[in-house]
Amino acid sequence: MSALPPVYLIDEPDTFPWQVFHHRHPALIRRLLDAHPYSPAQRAALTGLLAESLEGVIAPLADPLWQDWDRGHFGTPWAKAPFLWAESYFYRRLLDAVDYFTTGVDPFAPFKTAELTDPALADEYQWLAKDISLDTAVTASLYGNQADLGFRLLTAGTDPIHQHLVVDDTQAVETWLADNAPSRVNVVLDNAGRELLADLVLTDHLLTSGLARAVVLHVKPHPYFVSDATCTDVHDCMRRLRGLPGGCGDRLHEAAAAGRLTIRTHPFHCAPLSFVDMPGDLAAGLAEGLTVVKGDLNYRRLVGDRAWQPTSEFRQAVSYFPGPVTVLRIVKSEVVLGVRPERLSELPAGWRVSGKHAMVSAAL
Ligand SMILES: O=P(O)(O)OC[C@@]1(O)O[C@H](CO)[C@@H](O)[C@@H]1O
Repeated sequence: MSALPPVYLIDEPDTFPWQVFHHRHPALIRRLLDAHPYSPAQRAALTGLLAESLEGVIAPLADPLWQDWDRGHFGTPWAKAPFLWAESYFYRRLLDAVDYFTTGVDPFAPFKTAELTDPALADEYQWLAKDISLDTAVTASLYGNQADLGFRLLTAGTDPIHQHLVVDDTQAVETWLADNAPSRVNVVLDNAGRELLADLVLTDHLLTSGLARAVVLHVKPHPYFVSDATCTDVHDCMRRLRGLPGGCGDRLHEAAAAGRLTIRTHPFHCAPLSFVDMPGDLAAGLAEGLTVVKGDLNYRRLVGDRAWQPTSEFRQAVSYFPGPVTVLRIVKSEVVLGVRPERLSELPAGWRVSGKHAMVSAAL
């Protein structure tokens, strides 16, 4: 096998990773300081983390999981760390700074709650009153990933995002589901709020149409990357859905009671590593049925956060995955595979980070 492309680093000015550290993270810390009655010590820890991440050395964590996930980065300059590792570590340190592991207060909860209590939601979800097709449910879940709360820190006020698929394996996924019905479907979730509501609509469609006999939702074990969904977020969204048209919330509630819908978490979902390093128990759970992987960060973790040629083969990059897998992702970062050369030549400069293009990539 040929050598893998290099991983993305954070130290090159004006690249996407550099911007995340120099623009997105400072904006996030400002919002957190504004949203919470944090103590002087918590405030100092947050601003100290920001300063350390821009100029300092990575402080070791005593957490046994992180002792294992360190991969030699503790004690080295942040500037030299891989983007994926450093970003994940930043969010872990942010939780320490606000005492999440002793208070249990999700620092991102105010933003997630604002999404679910947005009065516009009821109107937006009127489409649920009609019968929906698999295509509609997949499209809703895909475009639900358009504006995660972290991404909006950089793109607020830009034009509405256009539907623009650069890779479209939807038909192959739908055929797989029909040929293997009723199968188990694992969904590795991404963001809470609107995206999760749409993911739950897809879940309901898979269960009620008979395409899936069971759906397993994988969530983060703790708050992460601003809006990533935890168990609490799934419960909140299920309750919110019960107030929206179409009966989807009640059906999902019943599916959970009947054991056809389960919510699972695993420490590795917050690891700073790619899925190729996932432990055996997680891999075993994803070996059965089809796995739907949501969002940009999960895509980076699936293929490795590497400078792939955009035309290189997706299937090859995920050949380690324990079962059939498909990604529903809005492209928000540089990592891209499986784009046909003709399609690539049509795409505008900066398309990989504009959040205006989408991909449904499958290895079935
Ligand atoms: O995974 P998501 O919610 O689709 O997107 C996460 C994201 O906004 O954050 C990461 C950088 O901070 C990128 O992978 C991406 O831009």
